[in-house]
Amino acid sequence: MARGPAQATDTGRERIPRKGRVSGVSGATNRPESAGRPSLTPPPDATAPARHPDAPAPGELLGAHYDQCFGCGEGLPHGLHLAARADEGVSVTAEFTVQPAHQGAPGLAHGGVLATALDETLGSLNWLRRAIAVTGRLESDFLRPVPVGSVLYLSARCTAVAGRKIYSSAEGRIGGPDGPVAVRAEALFIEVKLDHFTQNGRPEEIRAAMSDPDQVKVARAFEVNP
Ligand SMILES: CCCCCCCCCCCC(=O)SCCNC(=O)CCNC(=O)[C@H](O)C(C)(C)COP(=O)(O)OP(=O)(O)OC[C@H]1O[C@@H](n2cnc3c(N)ncnc32)[C@H](O)[C@@H]1OP(=O)(O)O
Repeated sequence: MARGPAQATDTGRERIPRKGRVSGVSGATNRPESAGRPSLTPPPDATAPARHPDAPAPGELLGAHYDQCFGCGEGLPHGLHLAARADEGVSVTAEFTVQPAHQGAPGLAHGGVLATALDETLGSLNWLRRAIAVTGRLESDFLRPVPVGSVLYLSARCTAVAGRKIYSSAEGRIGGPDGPVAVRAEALFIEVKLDHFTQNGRPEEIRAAMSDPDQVKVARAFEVNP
């Protein structure tokens, strides 16, 4: 099959354009697969993130943003049940206990599950800014194996904001909040409008989430300013 010329990327690896990909089109459902991978380093004009005046106080539990969320929801028996707390500024801490249902290798947490824990913790930062945002890019490092039964002590902070782009980083330690780092990640979240969910999500769940009489729950389901 004929291929286009290889192109250099910001990671230094070669990217091979594939035939038939859309170019120059963006959107929640048709972001071009050939789009570059912008840096996780904030641009020079990025600003410091601002904590919303109504953000929960440091030490306060954030609670699940959505009952059916695989990361933090209470309604899924095999979910992570990750519990995040507000910290100072735009930062959070969180804990996740690795269950047998989260294994990859025998007795060890699956890497994708650990990435989910990092993603969920990073995503919860948006509630402190009252922004609606989704993960655009998540780069993870796995430094130590994490046994079943371990508590992963996570911390995350938002480092910069540039337009719709939100830069943040997280790490997870085992053996205690000051134990060795087992996993870490850097992420780029992209701010979206509420219609990102209403137009792309399955209608049953969207309707159910929107019709909850508890408006704070509705706001948190979509991480939006009530
Ligand atoms: C009920 C649930 C509640 C959910 C409430 C939140 C709970 C959090 C839960 C954990 C988090 C998740 O799992 S979120 C779920 C996983 N993520 C997703 O499903 C996202 C899927 N992707 C998309 O829908 C789309 O690609 C978007 C929205 C991210 C971007 O599309 P867009 O809105 O058209 O924006 P676009 O113009 O392409 O890009 C805007 C700027 O961002 C940059 N940009 C865009 N995407 C990327 C990317 N992947 N990597 C790097 N950079 C990117 C562009 O270069 C551009 O920079 P410049 O040119 O301006 O410089």
